[in-house]
Amino acid sequence: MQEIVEIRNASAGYSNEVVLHNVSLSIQEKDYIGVIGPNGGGKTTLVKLILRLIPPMQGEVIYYGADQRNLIGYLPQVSKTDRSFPISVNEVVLSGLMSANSGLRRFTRSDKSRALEILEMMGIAHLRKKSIGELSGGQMQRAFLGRAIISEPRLLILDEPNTFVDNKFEHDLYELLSHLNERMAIMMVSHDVGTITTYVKTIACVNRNLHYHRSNIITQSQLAAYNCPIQLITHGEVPHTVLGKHHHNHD
Ligand SMILES: Nc1ncnc2c1ncn2[C@@H]1O[C@H](COP(=O)(O)OP(=O)(O)OP(=O)(O)O)[C@@H](O)[C@H]1O
Repeated sequence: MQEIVEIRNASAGYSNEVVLHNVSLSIQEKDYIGVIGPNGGGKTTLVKLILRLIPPMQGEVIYYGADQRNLIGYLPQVSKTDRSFPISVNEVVLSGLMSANSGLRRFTRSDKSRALEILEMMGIAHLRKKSIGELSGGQMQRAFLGRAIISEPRLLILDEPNTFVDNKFEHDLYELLSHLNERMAIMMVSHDVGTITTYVKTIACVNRNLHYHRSNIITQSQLAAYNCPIQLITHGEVPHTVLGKHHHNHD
């Protein structure tokens, strides 16, 4: 299996705090990794490390492959402030084609038809001329997902994609992700262990350290052994989490 990104013995954090201690992870083609862990455990810091938004304090983050421009697509956590962006849905999706090298060129006809294909795939083509602020949470999430995948990245990273999303769209979103997983690896941060165990293939438990669990089935005692205190409550077959309200206070 082809490797896409490797974190090797990395420590990472901020000037006042080391958040991740000596973590290692290899992300390969076809992977679908769920990232779980308690609030403040370092899930978003792990994502920033992989995106090279923060440098490792120790160890390294290695990108594999000849063309590293379209390596990673990223769906950040959607927050309400995104509503004030004065751009259209179509522009949001197209902006996913502005890599560091191509940011100054104009979009070509083929870029525009690609954007339309993606908008159709996301079921929001009819909304393409609307301003992003006019959309519902679920529709906005689709627009940002379209932006993340328009360049056909080898790895798609999603941070809490089910925030602000209704049940109907949540189901559609996971169907879409399973479909995308046929052609790109996926890493998804989620608080919802029910979702994780239903859709992902493997689980990374992050709480200052990282324990990689090579299955999508995880028990309470395994979580305890991984120092990953998340409660599982069984609803039928699928374990489901109950956690306090999620507060996101980092930038
Ligand atoms: N920009 C920053 N500057 C300084 N400290 C930060 C910054 N971002 C996060 N932290 C700190 O790093 C720690 C880990 O935060 P991180 O956001 O990675 O956790 P998380 O697991 O994603 O949490 P949550 O589930 O709440 O999103 C926290 O103690 C947080 O306060």
